[in-house]
Amino acid sequence: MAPRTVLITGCSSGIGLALAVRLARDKQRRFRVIATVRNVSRSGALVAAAGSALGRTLEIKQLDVCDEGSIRACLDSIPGRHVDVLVSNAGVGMIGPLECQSLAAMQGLMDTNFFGLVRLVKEVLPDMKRRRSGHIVVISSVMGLQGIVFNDVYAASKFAVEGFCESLVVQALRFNVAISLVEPGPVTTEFEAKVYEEAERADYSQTDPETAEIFTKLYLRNSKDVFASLGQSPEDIAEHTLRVIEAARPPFRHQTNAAYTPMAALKHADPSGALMTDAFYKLVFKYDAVLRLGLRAIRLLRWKAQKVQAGARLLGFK
Ligand SMILES: NC(=O)C1=CN([C@@H]2O[C@H](COP(=O)(O)OP(=O)(O)OC[C@H]3O[C@@H](n4cnc5c(N)ncnc54)[C@H](OP(=O)(O)O)[C@@H]3O)[C@@H](O)[C@H]2O)C=CC1
Ligand SMILES: CC1=C(/C=C/C(C)=C/C=C/C(C)=C/C=O)C(C)(C)CCC1
Repeated sequence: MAPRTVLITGCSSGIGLALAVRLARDKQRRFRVIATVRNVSRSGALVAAAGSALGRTLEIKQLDVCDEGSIRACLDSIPGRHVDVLVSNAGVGMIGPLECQSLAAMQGLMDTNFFGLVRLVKEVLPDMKRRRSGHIVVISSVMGLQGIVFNDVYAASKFAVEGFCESLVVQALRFNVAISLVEPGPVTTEFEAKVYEEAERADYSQTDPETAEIFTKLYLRNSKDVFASLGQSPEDIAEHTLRVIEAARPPFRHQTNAAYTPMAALKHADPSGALMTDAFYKLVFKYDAVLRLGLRAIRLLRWKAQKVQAGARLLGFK
């Protein structure tokens, strides 16, 4: 079987980088990876991680999801514009009180996270439909299923992604093109540091003192604990995404973190939304100390499991 051509966006760091390298280093050499970055000068980490795969099973190309011209130029540079699997991964985060965020910043986020996907699909889908074959894999988020306090605009961008794909999937299926949404919970990548840096720079005089305090004292602390306890590695997400890509019948949705599944299911258990709002209200404002304790216990268990694994490796069991 000829290797499948996989085009991935946002490969300068995080999930995109991990996935590009994982696929390019596939032992069965099933993939030819086109790892795209919006700024080629930021390819250092990718080049280092790709190692000997660079120039063999992995090539780096420029692609900015906010620029239709750059998407077209990238596609036109591929022989026959042939892409078997498109992975729409590029994305940015945004946290904080709404009053502290400019409309321009919100529009910029929608332009990357939602319209970036739309631009890619408009460019790639017609070729896939013509060939009656292809797979569009979208790195969405659990926040495409369930909003989280102080993530209003980011969650909205991922809800938009989910609505877009949910609508398109049936038409695509008619042309034998699959669409899959990968829905990670928190992942420890530059994404986290970038949103905290922005939170540090934010002007909290734009909101009332109570909201500013809830965000800076309560949310940020709990969010850091959530990432430390429940965060997955980008390599984990790459493994999950590989399973979606190689599936004979790709799933439409794939959640990567079982800890989030009950949270995302609350709205379905009670369509009025009361169960969901009540549960989140209590988690954020009432039982935050219990939440932190639970998260700390998970961190301890994870740490112990890592020690056991390291010991097993030392003894030659793995
Ligand atoms: N980290 C997390 O907790 C989670 C992340 N996700 C999603 O995963 C995806 C990847 O994020 P993650 O790896 O964590 O974060 P990173 O910040 O590590 O990576 C984001 C990537 O997107 C790129 N990017 C941003 N804007 C553009 C653009 N206009 N055109 C092309 N590339 C662009 C960045 O490039 P550059 O270096 O040039 O900025 C970078 O390569 C995102 O869609 C995010 O929403 C989903 C769930 C959880
Ligand atoms: C679960 C949870 C919290 C935080 C969740 C976070 C921080 C999730 C981050 C997800 C990301 C970053 C997804 C990216 O797409 C709170 C509000 C602290 C308390 C209530 C329960």
